[in-house]
Amino acid sequence: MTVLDDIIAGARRDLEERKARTPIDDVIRAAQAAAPALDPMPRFRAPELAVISEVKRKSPSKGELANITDPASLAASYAEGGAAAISVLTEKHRFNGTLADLDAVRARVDVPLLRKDFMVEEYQFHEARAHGADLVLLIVAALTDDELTRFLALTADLGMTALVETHTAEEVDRALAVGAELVGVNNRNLKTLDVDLATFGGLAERIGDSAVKVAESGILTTDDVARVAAEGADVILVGEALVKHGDPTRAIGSFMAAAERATHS
Ligand SMILES: O=P(O)(O)OC[C@@H](O)[C@@H](O)c1c[nH]c2ccccc12
Repeated sequence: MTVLDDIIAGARRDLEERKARTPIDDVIRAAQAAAPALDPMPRFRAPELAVISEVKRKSPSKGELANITDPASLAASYAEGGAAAISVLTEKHRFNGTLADLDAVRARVDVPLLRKDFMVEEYQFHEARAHGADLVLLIVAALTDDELTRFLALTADLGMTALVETHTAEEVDRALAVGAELVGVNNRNLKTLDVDLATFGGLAERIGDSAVKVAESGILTTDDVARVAAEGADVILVGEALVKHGDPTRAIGSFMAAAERATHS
């Protein structure tokens, strides 16, 4: 069993509990009553590097990262720094996140929000929308082509945007084949948790201009940002470096400036 299998098994158990508590019809109604989803793509497609800043307390690879008691304040500091979107982990066992974190962040900021969880059933997409999410994550390694196709369609029906996450050439091909417009390359292998920052550069060309490219994970320094920007990243997804930084607002600015220098020299 890989780490990913184990996390997904936990996510499925949690999902069963929520389904027993709140019937899907109620969730669908709440999703319909929510304010329409925001579109992150114009900003992601703009020439400047876009930063998705993540609210992340802990992770299976790094353990405790930060004692975030007020996710909304952290998110506000991200928005102030110019974050193009904010990712909120809602998985509880390995990441210590909750849907309440997403609610709190939604109430505070008006930038697009990514519900970061392990999506395996339709219920979770309605739930994401009901809690104010604008984006969801589809992990190619965890889904069949049929699921990817169904979930992409449902995401679009709900007005949301899917970040389709890959880690290998084969997964990139599968993401593009199902029509993903926003493709992430996770530098972290979710089956082993090994991080290799070269993963993004190795796959960027394969994605080419078929989709907006997101470099995910293991981006810690301005040099790391400069590297993935030069390799073609349109967007970066950063958690650890921001939650551990004393001044995340400034850190986001310095990341965007580093990308600007790397791509205009
Ligand atoms: O904290 P980092 O190394 O900057 O990584 C952020 C983000 O990429 C990472 O949290 C992530 C990317 N894809 C995932 C899938 C599931 C859980 C977590 C993730």
